[in-house]
Amino acid sequence: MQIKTTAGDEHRIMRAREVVHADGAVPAGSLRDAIQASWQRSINHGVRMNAGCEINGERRYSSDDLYEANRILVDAAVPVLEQLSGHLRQRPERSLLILANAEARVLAIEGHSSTHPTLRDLAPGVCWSECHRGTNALGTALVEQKPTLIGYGEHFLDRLSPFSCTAVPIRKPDGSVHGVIDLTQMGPLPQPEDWFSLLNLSANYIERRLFSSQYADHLVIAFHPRQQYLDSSWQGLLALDDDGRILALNDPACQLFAQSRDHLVGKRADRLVAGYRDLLKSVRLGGVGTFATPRGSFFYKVLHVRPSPLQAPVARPRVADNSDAREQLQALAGGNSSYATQLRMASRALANGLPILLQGETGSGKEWVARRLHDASPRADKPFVAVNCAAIPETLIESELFGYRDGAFTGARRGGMVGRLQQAHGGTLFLDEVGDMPLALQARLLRVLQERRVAPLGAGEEQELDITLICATHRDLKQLVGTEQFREDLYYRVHGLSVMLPPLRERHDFDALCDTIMATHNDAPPALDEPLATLLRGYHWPGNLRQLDMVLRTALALWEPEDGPLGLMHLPATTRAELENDDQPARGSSIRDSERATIRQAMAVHQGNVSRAAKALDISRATLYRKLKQLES
Ligand SMILES: Nc1ncnc2c1ncn2[C@@H]1O[C@H](COP(=O)(O)OP(=O)(O)OP(=O)(O)O)[C@@H](O)[C@H]1O
Repeated sequence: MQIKTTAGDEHRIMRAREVVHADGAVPAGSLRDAIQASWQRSINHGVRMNAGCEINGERRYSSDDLYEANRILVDAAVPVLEQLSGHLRQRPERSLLILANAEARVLAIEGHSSTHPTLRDLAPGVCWSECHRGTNALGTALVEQKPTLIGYGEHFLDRLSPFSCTAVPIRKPDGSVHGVIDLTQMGPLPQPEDWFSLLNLSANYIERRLFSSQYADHLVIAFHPRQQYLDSSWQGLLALDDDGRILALNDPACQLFAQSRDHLVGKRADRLVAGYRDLLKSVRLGGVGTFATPRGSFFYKVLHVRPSPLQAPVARPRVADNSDAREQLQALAGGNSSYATQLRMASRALANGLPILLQGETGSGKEWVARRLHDASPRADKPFVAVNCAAIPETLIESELFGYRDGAFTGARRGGMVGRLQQAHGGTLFLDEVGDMPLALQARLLRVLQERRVAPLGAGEEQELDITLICATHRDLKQLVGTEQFREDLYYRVHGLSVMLPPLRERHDFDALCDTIMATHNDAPPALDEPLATLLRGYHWPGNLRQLDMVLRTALALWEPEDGPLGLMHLPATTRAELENDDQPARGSSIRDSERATIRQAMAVHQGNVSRAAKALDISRATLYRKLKQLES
């Protein structure tokens, strides 16, 4: 898409405008194709290029009627626009954010006031479709059904030519267009690509809110191949009925399954998702899980559960006995005594209200540990609320954390939202990737942690907040303090006691971990055969437990009970190639360990054939036999 206009383009557009004025026809080749087509439609609709701001003859709506007719869209979109507009106010450009419904009728306007004389008709209730106001991003995006930029000079009406606009459609869960958001600014847009991304992100976030509210009474699952993208606008969303049939899915879900919405809606999930029944069991357990499909494996998270006596309970199950939970916590250390001590101390500290900081590489199990710390704590039957500070757009994280009150924003917003902090009241708040929290919000969080009170946006009175806090990060927080990206005072507030999670390559309980992971995915998991076990042990696992979990989960999905043990044949070709062509130092960092891993890997690749493995390693068979003997001892 060409979205920047140059001085030459501006000259061509001006010429085209003169021709339309003179001849009533759009000259060929002077405008971008999309603009040329839109100007032609404007002419066909009888729009005059020199029309003013009059809205004679158009139906006017009272604000109550407008709100009632568009309540779902307004409720989902206005808080998001308000956040975005707060962000835009800090920028030098004066811009307007507009929400319109699928008829292009304006519902809400945020941002710098629209008192410009040529924008008098930009008001709630007025229709900005192409047939009323010619080419404009809001109206044209609805015709084109896709994100649209109308650059400087490209509006059809003369009076709008000093403005630039971008607009992005908002889709309903069934894929049809529900409305549109538009950003309008005087003069050319300096970085149109940035505006597009920002609007796309916001439209996506609104779509998620629409999806959640429409299917609040159904099982709704978010999924993505990468766990850190759960909660982001790239996550797929699936709503399922009691029979496991797909009721609705969002655009990212169609892309992730690489199938059209028409093809997927009404289809049974067990045709798509290997082990859908297991997945339902995990629903009971709550939290993040994985499922395998012909398109690969995905992480998923349950957003809603259908409230029915036949269905799984909504919340994480009560921990029957806290001593069991404490044992489970200790079992995470897998015989590593220093790690076991750290976990024991963290558990005691948390019980006494001290904040815990979990540090470790990505995928090393920080959230997993946080949940088990909570389960082993006196607050086990209270909520555990996880917030990934890196996954929520910066402009939205404040309302997500602190919530907002009815009428906190201008516009027709009704209702309000309970923030994650309040949702965690009485229980544990887990702030994942705390090092990614914006500085302004760090100050606000610090105040809340000091005063143990929270006031939702727009609410005068504060509410008491009783939480224990667990934070996690894969970044060096101390270093972030040094570079002033993380507040020192907050660092000490979140860092009551820290636990360093070992990376998978340094763990000595690798085999036991494989067994635990397989048991979470299969009631009667198979054993690993030796070539597969050897290959897995030899790999360096940059994605840690998450990566191991995905590999085992995928292999289990391809395994049938009559196959016997789980083996190399159950690995997809790409996974096997990645594991076999590992040129990094293997698990265990000593030279001896790397040599051991290299030998194991070669034996696995050549399926135990010593001659071929020796050839590949460029050593004699006798040497390899000797080394294998040492390995066994
Ligand atoms: N002790 C464990 N036993 C079995 N599986 C585990 C264990 N710890 C972690 N996992 C698996 O690894 C995945 C990643 O764990 P988790 O999300 O806790 O990692 P993380 O360190 O928080 O990752 P990130 O830094 O990316 O947020 C989990 O979803 C789970 O499938």
